Amino acid sequence: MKSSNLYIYGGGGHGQVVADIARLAGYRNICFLDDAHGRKFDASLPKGDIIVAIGNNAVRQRLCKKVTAAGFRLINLVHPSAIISPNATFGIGVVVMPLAVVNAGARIGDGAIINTASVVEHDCIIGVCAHICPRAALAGNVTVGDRAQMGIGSCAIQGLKIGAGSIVGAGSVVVKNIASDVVTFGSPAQVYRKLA
Ligand SMILES: CC(=O)SCCNC(=O)CCNC(=O)[C@H](O)C(C)(C)COP(=O)(O)OP(=O)(O)OC[C@H]1O[C@@H](n2cnc3c(N)ncnc32)[C@H](O)[C@@H]1OP(=O)(O)O
Repeated sequence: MKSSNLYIYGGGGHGQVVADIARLAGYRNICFLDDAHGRKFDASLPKGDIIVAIGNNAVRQRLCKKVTAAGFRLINLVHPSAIISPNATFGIGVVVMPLAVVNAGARIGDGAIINTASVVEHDCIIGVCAHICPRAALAGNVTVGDRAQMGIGSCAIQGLKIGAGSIVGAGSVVVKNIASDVVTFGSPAQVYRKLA
């Protein structure tokens, strides 16, 4: 039977939005964990369902590994208004926000955030702990690397690859492949600076 208890690791704005979805999914007792404020994560806490709700992609990836290694059960949360193809596949620790669309053949990596009203078209591959921000739109067959971020309102045409760890700025239009670990923005998106 599904538990009604959930830990949410991260008590900021993103965590609050995640909590709304968790309540809709039937979680009645939500315990926020936050290493900076309030109750800290501790491997000796009673084991149970958990979701990591930290916006920073690299930090979220690290914490997903930590909680799994400590024996907690990462879950997925999908808002009931999201439209998900039965032929999409999901890792674990994924959050899908209201009004998002994930179409057939899409593959969503562990810890990814598919944020509000974003569109992940057919056969896209979303990497581990990547973040598709609100209203970002990916045409078919786009690959978004691990920990990469498609900024709010950005889009990418079909078949492109966004490198691991890269950030696509708000409102950008990606028409060519993007290397790993760069910040890029504009229409067409151009590399602005390197991150690594
Ligand atoms: C629910 C949620 O909140 S989810 C989170 C959603 N948030 C996002 O999507 C944020 C995406 N982030 C951005 O767009 C950021 O601006 C970044 C990452 C592209 C750039 O950040 P930084 O590297 O810190 O650049 P910085 O802010 O210093 O700006 C550098 C220059 O680029 C310009 N610039 C920054 N972002 C953009 C953009 N998206 N489009 C066009 N120009 C931009 C700035 O105006 C500035 O220009 P100037 O030098 O002429 O003044």
